[in-house]
Amino acid sequence: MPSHVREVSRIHRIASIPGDGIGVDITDAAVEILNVLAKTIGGFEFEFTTFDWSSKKFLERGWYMPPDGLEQLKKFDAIYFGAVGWPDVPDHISLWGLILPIRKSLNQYVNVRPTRILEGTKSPLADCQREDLDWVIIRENSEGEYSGQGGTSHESSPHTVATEVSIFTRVGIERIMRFAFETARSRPRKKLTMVTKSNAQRHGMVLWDTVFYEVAKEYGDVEIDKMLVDAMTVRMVLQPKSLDTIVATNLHADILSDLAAALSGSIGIAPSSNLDPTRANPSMFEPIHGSAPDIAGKGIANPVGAFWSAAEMVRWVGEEKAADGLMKAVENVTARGVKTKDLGGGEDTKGVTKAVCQEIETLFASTVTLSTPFPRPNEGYLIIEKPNRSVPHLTPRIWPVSHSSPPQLYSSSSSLSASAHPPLPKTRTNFSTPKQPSPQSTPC
Ligand SMILES: NC(=O)c1ccc[n+]([C@@H]2O[C@H](COP(=O)([O-])OP(=O)(O)OC[C@H]3O[C@@H](n4cnc5c(N)ncnc54)[C@H](O)[C@@H]3O)[C@@H](O)[C@H]2O)c1
Ligand SMILES: O=C(O)C[C@@H](O)C(=O)O
Repeated sequence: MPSHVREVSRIHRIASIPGDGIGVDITDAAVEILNVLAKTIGGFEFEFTTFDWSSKKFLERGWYMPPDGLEQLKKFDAIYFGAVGWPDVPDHISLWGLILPIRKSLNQYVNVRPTRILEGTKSPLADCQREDLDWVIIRENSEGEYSGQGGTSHESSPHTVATEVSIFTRVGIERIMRFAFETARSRPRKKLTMVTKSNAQRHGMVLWDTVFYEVAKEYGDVEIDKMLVDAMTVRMVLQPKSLDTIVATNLHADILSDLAAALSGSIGIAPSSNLDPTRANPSMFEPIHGSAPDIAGKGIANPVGAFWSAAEMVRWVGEEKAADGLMKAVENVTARGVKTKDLGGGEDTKGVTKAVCQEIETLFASTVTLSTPFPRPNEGYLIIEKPNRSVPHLTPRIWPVSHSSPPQLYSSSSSLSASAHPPLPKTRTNFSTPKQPSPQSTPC
């Protein structure tokens, strides 16, 4: 690097898709938080490009994503997603017009959905303490019940026939099982529960069971058990402490993670990471909730799930200390009782966002310089960085552990294919050199 060029900042290029309803409010809040985080800590920046691929735009022009939409997204380091869906558009059109093609085409075959009871919040279950509920649900995110295969014939007749075909492939099952086992192994309890419905569904679900037990042989240190999905709902409610890492199919895990969110206090806090563990494509981060038309426009959406998802994105792009700090700030705020109505508080979206921004400044401003790591508790964390040579693309690194220390985090893979999509960000230079070309903004 020439001497007149000074390295100032790592740049993380983020595609932001706010979508519909409260997706817009919580994405605004997340972008605000992320900018404050970067400014306060220093050393990195986010460069956001917003794509208005909303239902409103769909109604105006007939499409969610333009034909080259996926190609546009591939230029980014990560995607931040709000929510899609609006009563004026059938839900299968909005989902299949936007979020499902992104997950499938960008090979985001893992959806990680951690759940725990945050500081200052409680479960609706009477006897459930914070330490009793700490789960990570690993959702298969590319096939299964969401394969999109099937069709309808004899329409407009009393004999209409519709098929919805679930596709389960050995490759698809094996890779999600490995990710789930790696996740379980990286958590202190080393416990994995696999969920199917293989009593009634005798083909694909049985293949899930079979592959699960095959892969389990490579993970002798992980305690395993198997549940039928119906009984699993009972166990989640009555014996939350008996669970740790859970792996389930696309549909089952979607349903179970909404239940998990409710049991941990509110669907408004629950994050998700749609990961391409190979890093050949950008991964996508979004709260698990939808566009919530019933509260959209009221300014009362809980932004915590959006912040937690943002923290996971920050971790994914390599800013671990910032991710830890963001979650610490969120929990300091909930611990003080600054919460939205769904968590029993009296604040609105903006109030919680402002409080988290201030907390970030309090936590970082006076203590952190580029060379000073954010102080992390020694207990309550598990940090693992050991590549699994037989599975080079799967290396979960930090996972939530006991409740003895403040920030409890799920985190995701790293040390992945360097050649495919290097995790190391670009750097910004201050002057005299041509600026890196920005990704083209969407024409819409
Ligand atoms: N990933 C996504 O984009 C996604 C996910 C789920 C649903 N959807 C879509 O969203 C639309 C609405 O779906 P739905 O009503 O079934 O689910 P939803 O998650 O939008 O809402 C369910 C309930 O939870 C409440 N809620 C959700 N998020 C909240 C938050 N952050 N703070 C406070 N309360 C919150 C809502 O007010 C509502 O009462 C549909 O079009 C659906 O297809 C999209
Ligand atoms: O089923 C889906 O994937 C839509 C929504 O529930 C989600 O989890 O994003």
